[in-house]
Amino acid sequence: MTGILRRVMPLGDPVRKTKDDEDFSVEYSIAMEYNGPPLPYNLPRVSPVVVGEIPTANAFPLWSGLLDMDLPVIQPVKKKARPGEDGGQKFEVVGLPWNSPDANAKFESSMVIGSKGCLRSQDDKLSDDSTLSSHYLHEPPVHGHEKRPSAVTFHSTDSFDERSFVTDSDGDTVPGRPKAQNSGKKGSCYHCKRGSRFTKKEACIVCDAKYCYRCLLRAMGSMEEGRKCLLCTGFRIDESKRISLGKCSRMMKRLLPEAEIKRIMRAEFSCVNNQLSSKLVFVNNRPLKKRELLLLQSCANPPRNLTPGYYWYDRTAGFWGKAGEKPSQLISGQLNIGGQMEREASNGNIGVLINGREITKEELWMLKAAGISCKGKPHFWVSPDGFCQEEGQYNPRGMIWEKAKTKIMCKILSLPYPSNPASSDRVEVNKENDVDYVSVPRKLLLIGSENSGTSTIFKQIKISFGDAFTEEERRGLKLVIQSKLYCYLGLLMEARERFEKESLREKEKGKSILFECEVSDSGYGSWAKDSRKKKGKGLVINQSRPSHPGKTIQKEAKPTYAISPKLKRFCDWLLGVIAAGNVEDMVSPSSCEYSALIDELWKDEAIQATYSRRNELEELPRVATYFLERAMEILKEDYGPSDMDILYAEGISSSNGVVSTNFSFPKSVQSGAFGDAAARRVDSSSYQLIRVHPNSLGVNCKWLEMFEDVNLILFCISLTDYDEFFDDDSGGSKNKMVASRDLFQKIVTHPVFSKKHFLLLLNKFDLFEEKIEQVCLTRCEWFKDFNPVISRNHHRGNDVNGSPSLAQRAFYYIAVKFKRHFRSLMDHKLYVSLVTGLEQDTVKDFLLYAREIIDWDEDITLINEDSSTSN
Ligand SMILES: Nc1nc2c(ncn2[C@@H]2O[C@H](COP(=O)(O)OP(=O)(O)OP(=O)(O)O)[C@@H](O)[C@H]2O)c(=O)[nH]1
Ligand SMILES: [Mg+2]
Repeated sequence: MTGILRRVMPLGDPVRKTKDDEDFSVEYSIAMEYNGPPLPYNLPRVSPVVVGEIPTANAFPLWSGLLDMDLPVIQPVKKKARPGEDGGQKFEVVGLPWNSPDANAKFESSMVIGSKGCLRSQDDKLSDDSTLSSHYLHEPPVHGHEKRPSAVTFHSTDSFDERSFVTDSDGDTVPGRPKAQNSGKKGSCYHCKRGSRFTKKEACIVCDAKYCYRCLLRAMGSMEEGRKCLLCTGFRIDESKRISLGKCSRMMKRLLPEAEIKRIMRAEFSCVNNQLSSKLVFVNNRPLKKRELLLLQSCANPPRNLTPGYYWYDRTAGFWGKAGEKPSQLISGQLNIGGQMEREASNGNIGVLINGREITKEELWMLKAAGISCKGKPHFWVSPDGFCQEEGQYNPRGMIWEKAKTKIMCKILSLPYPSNPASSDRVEVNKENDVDYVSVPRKLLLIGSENSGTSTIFKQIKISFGDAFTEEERRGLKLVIQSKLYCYLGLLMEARERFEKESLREKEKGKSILFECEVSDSGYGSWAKDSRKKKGKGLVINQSRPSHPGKTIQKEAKPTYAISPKLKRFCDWLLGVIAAGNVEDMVSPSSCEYSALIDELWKDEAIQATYSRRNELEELPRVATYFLERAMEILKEDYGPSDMDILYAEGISSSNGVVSTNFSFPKSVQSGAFGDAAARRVDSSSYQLIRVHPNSLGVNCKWLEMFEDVNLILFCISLTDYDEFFDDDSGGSKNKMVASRDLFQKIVTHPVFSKKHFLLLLNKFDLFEEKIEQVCLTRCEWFKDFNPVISRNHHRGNDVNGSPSLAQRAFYYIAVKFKRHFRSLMDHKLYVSLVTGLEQDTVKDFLLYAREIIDWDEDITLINEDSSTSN
């Protein structure tokens, strides 16, 4: 199916706004279900629409900002209301869908409103059971993916040709059977020929015929050998299905009682006809004998999901992999199976050898992470416990599995890592394989320039959907938080000194600073902060004596910034420690002796007065407030950071480089606004998020090569960067937004990413909303032509007419700017999403969007493969 906009659904009853009987307007909300390639922007799919008055593009407030681009937008053409059959009014909205290249591809939607403003009847021609009907008059093609005529023809299983049975060339007695073909439309059930690609189906493990819920039991009968069509019983299974043997699907669970399912799954897994033929498994270029296969499958640590194919096996160290590929597992060593491993077994070409095999570049990175030098292209001998030495000489080079960094590297590079590095026996690829489904995690690479918020996003995902923080990680984060807290205190101490000098200077000049205060009804008031903030002298001092309500009083500022000599000495010492970069010494357990002094310092009037002017301290980040106000609790030795503390902490842990976490979507997140429709793919997939700091990418981002197998790149940009500058290498001043764009350009044009999709995350929208009210977007040279039309009712959120706020317009503008700038470089592979703030669930939206992009990409790859194999 190729439809893009699937349907428009009314959300609740329309409200009639009476003018007179002939001419009235109706307000209704609709939800639009979009079903096709991901839109280039992560847009809300539920949009309030006003129909009747003027159903223009304005009715889609969030989308209208994107009208002039290659964004799909419905352009409704108002048709005059005409009387419905029963005296109501009929409205029709006809428009071009989604900038379709096909001019005839019209979208039509209609509804009849009764005289009381309720939906009454439908246009039967168009509707099925929904109150508002809509459809494509002509299905538009999906961008870049023309609808192909179905290449697969279907023969029902009833007409299966007995002559098509094949017998193994190796003399295996279990015959095979060719794939079934579907004569119905593509994606339909092979039996009833109804349904589409998205209808849930169960496949026969022999001929791959797929049956819908209604036809499954009829087509497969009692399933004596598992999920095989009646005529396929007794035949060899399709090897690509081996991985799913014995794993029950949801549809089966819905159809059959538990005991029956158990019986079928057991039969499927263990019946003789479904067993792997040893002759189809080649190890080091030699087919296995029955005995060898048995030995391999029954060893302490067998290869997982063994299917027919060519493999290499390093008997000495236990590395196992597909012929011509990097190692995928560490299995038991010393098994006497297969032939001799060849130097070219894994197709490595860098001259470094492990046990006679030339290793791949990923393994080279792993060795480097383990601290093993590979200079001079050495030939290593590696034992199962990871002990590494040069061949032919007693020259130990180290233990591969010893360092924590090796583990991270293996995870990122999808290399095997022992579950218990100390013992050579029990090894595994990674944890996910222990659960009852097997899935290769889809990889998301998260990059962004300094301070763009990548660490925060990483932590939000880890906290909400990923593995919990380990004790070790929490200990690392505790140190980060405590060290940062000392730095924040240091900034306050420096500011205090500055303020003290300033106030003394003012005093010498004989100038006194006057503070104004408006007295409230209760007779009390606070010294106004804002009036002086403009002059850079903000200070809030509560008035101690009641005064006359409504009266404005003035007061002379006291030099409140002086501290006692004892605290002064402590401050000077602490600033010295921070300046020398030894702040980590402060957070060692022995440092609790300072906590009494810190307490005294924090409570000191001068520090509090400085703290109250924190808005003037640009170098003090906003999050500092969150930690400073709990300074004493945090500096205690037994302090353990909460999830919130971790989220607000700057950085991830003491390491600045690469970190990764595995995550998956919980069930509640799988269904979106459209319930089952949006959650068409029940997602048991696991995902891996890899966050890499730009500093660790090396010259010209050369280390990006390590990430060639990622499915999607998330590039994070802070929206607030537009008015910020830094000194670049040439001594000039560079705008941070432009610097981010340039970094992005380096990444999108990197050869390993030439075919990848990118999702641009425009981050810190909450701060952006505040900033844009104060500083115009045109501060950034690149955004000089930003010239929004601001409505009279303009305020921060959507205005009363539903048109977008200034920040929203600016966001669209920036999104468009990036899309246009990179259009020629990336060929429609750039998607954009907004990240709104620090709350944990803000990541949910763009993660669902990311999943949609990956799903779509996989679907298209499958379709392309399908059509190329059937041609
Ligand atoms: N208000 C607000 N603050 C944010 C948001 N995202 C990040 N921040 C803050 O911005 C600062 C920088 O974010 P980090 O997560 O450290 O991003 P980073 O600099 O890319 O990552 P590191 O280099 O590891 O520090 C931190 O103080 C965050 O708390 C956001 O959406 N809203
Ligand atoms: Mg940071």
